[in-house]
Amino acid sequence: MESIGVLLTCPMNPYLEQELDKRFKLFRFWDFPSANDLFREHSNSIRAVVGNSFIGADAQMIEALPKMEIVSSFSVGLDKIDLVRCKEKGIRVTNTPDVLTEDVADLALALILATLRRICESDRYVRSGSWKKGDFKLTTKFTGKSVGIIGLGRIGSAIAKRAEGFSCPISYHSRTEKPGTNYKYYPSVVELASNCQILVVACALTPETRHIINREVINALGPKGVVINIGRGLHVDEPELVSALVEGRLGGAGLDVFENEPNVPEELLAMDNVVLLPHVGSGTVETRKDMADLVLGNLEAHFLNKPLLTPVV
Ligand SMILES: O=CC(=O)O
Repeated sequence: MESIGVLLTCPMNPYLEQELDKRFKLFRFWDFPSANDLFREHSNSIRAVVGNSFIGADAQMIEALPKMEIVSSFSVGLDKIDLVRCKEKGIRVTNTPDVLTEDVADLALALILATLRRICESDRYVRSGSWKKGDFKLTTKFTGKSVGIIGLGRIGSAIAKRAEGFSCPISYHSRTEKPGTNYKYYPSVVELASNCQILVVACALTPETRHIINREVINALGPKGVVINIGRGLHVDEPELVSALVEGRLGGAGLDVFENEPNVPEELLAMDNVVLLPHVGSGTVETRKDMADLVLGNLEAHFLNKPLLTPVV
């Protein structure tokens, strides 16, 4: 397979990059002065693209690479891939589901606890020497709080299972009611937000779920409510979230993702009732290795004419 051209869209994982380099003819997008330079020189050699949640395969790339057969994404989310165009052109698409579910769910719980119990703020309190001047303020209990989850797929269900361990009543919103759960279903996000204290975004980003957290939802959650986002930045209307926090219409937020990563709204940086993470939901050594192996396994399956391990298209 050493002669098969594979394009890696951005640096994402050293092990993955090294293995791709060993097994294929690897092109690194960032080695070229511009996309046009790459496309001009190599458009006829690239048969596979490996992207992630930052740079996938958009319409321009798909049009520019006529020999592209497969996009093997180092992510579970598919929002950076033009799936419609891939389908039209018969380009296969794979992602990395399941292997990252536990890590992302763990991180959602960590964000809830960190936000309610002010873990980061109290860490700063100790480091700055403030403890010597007095005890840290009281925070908010998590056990028993009602948790609303948007999207009860693999990750949403894993978050629910963990929150059950904290005796939290669980409710959810998704396109359709899920059979076989005891969690309460709300057909509208506003209704879900009105009936929970912690609202967790765990759905895929699609045109329908863009800005699913908007002013109305935030107001329904209220001044004691907390938003947790481990999905995508675009799930949240960020200026609305910021103004609700500034005005005290929302109690707090735990965010792993942002609209314009790695840029985070300036106002959030100064707030103690928010916890801000650099998009690290699946960011453990173990999980990133499993994701890389899935990417490689899908590419090899494709080029050996075997069934894909995790096909999407
Ligand atoms: O954001 C990360 C992913 O989609 O895997």
